[in-house]
Amino acid sequence: MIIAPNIILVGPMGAGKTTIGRLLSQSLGNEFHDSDRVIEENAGADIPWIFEKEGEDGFRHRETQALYELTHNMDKPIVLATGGGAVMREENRTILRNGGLVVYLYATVNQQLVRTSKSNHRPLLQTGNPKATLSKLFAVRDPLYKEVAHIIVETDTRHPKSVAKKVWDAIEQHLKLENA
Ligand SMILES: Nc1ncnc2c1ncn2[C@@H]1O[C@H](COP(=O)(O)OP(=O)(O)OP(=O)(O)O)[C@@H](O)[C@H]1O
Ligand SMILES: O=C(O)C1=C[C@@H](O)[C@@H](O)[C@H](O)C1
Ligand SMILES: [Mg+2]
Repeated sequence: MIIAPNIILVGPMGAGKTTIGRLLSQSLGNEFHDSDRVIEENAGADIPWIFEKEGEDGFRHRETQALYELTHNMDKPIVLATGGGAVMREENRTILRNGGLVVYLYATVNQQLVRTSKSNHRPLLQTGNPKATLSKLFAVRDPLYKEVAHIIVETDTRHPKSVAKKVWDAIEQHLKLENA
């Protein structure tokens, strides 16, 4: 049996990091953590409040602390869903790359738009034109997701369960090649 190391999901808002991460953790029996939730718990406030009071810089500082904590202070391997901007800081990319097996969940801008439109919990998308914002972010971040990832998985399948299966198959394949 293959023992998975930490599995770290990166990708844009709406790629499904939280949704797929939770499903993967259920099938592996590993604990699931979401850096966005840890930031909120540590701050005692939600993400929109942190952005409003501390700006994006304040949020990013908290994010680095949370990513470090989650990749250094756990006794057992975990499944970690990160925030969409976790790859923006170079120090975060080092933490992520060294912290486990990094999976980039790829989604087109149109998919990101559909999947983020149900919630107003993402401060960066509270603009007149969320599609233009997602496109700009994607142009900057897609190379960074690729830089940090060991594996890239397309999330084009409609059902999160089949995406989770695809992710697990890709991880198994990667670990088999690594151990061959
Ligand atoms: N493969 C999929 N097919 C269809 N809908 C999906 C898929 N994956 C996720 N979703 C839906 O898209 C929405 C956003 O997913 P989720 O919150 O998991 O994204 P995220 O990558 O964690 O975003 P963020 O970076 O903002 O935390 C949710 O409503 C989820 O149910
Ligand atoms: O893409 C981003 O920069 C963000 C994504 C979310 O997961 C949160 O981390 C926050 O809303 C910022
Ligand atoms: Mg999420």
